[in-house]
Amino acid sequence: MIIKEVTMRKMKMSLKDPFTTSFGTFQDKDFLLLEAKDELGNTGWGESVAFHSPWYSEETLETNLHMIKDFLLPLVLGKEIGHPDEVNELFSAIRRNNMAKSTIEGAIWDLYAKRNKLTLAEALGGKQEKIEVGISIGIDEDMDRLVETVRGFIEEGYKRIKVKIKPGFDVEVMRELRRNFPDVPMMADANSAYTLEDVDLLKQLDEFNLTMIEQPLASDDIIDHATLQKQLETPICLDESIHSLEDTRKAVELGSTKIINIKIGRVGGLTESKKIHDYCMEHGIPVWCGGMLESGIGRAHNVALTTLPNFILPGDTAGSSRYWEQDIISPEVIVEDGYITVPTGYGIGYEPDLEAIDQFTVETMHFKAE
Ligand SMILES: O=C(O)CCC(=O)c1ccccc1C(=O)O
Ligand SMILES: [Mg+2]
Repeated sequence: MIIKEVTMRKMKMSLKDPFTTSFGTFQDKDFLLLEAKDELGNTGWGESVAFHSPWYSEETLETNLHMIKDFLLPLVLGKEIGHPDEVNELFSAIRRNNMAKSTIEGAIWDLYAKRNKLTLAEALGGKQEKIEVGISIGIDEDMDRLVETVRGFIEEGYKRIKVKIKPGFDVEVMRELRRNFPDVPMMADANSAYTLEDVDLLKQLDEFNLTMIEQPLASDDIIDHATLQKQLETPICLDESIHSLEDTRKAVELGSTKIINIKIGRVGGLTESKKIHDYCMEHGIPVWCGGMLESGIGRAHNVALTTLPNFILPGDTAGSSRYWEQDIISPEVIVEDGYITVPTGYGIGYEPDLEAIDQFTVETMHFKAE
């Protein structure tokens, strides 16, 4: 296939409710959408999961725009591409900027699947027809309200509850949630809010039988996490620290992590996600699919990836209605009884809703092969 044209849109959507992590609060969601068209007129869609501000990682919407426009698109426009696995190789001279790379790569995977009359899940080799999902719940200092929020999502059927924690909002919060919900699979995500000085505090979390604790220590660390894991019973799951298969291998060899959260954007795309998945499967490390408060386009990619066999823990891929009054795909992603039924249409399997997309578009840019 030859990528002839690319349309990029700067989008602005608004979350139903603010979402608070240890590093900040999200209300508006600014992001990039990318549509790629081949020489036969097939199209594929990708979403940049970079946020407006560099809190989660160093990438932002604007750095992604710059990288895509000035460095990455020139490497793919007009090139003959046999398989989406080749996209990573075309990008190999560009360091990092994984979310920017993944935006293009994701669109090319969708396009490739459509062109070959496959679902994206089939193109990736995924077999699961239904995927199990959990939900990630932001920090809410009003404990009674938090308990009711959690109760509501358990009643909706979500298979596992993840709660954000930070210093001062941790042990007592988990104790209270455990007291209310003794049997629900539960976990905590610290988004790098602690250091090894907090070992004694983190050890207190062992009492609550959590499925895992996600990224307790620094976002660039795999050494201290190994030290911490030796002192914790609760498995550590790395999120921010993992950008590649190589990072995964090193963290697993060091004993820094027992579970991996795979985010397609963070690791530079679906090809790298699949490599990490395969490595973890061989090494007995369960994986699950993380979320970046995606619109339906990015969410659809997450759903497809999650059909691979080693996604044995519920992901953060909640239904569209958890985030948006109106999503930008049709149908929206629906969660029933804690499961998403994987769509059977070609490519991502959900139709981009062009009217809704227009409604949330702030700026449109066009690029063509010479
Ligand atoms: O529902 C989602 O999309 C996942 C929400 C979430 O936990 C999150 C949201 C924003 C930034 C980082 C994270 C995270 O997984 O660490
Ligand atoms: Mg996380």
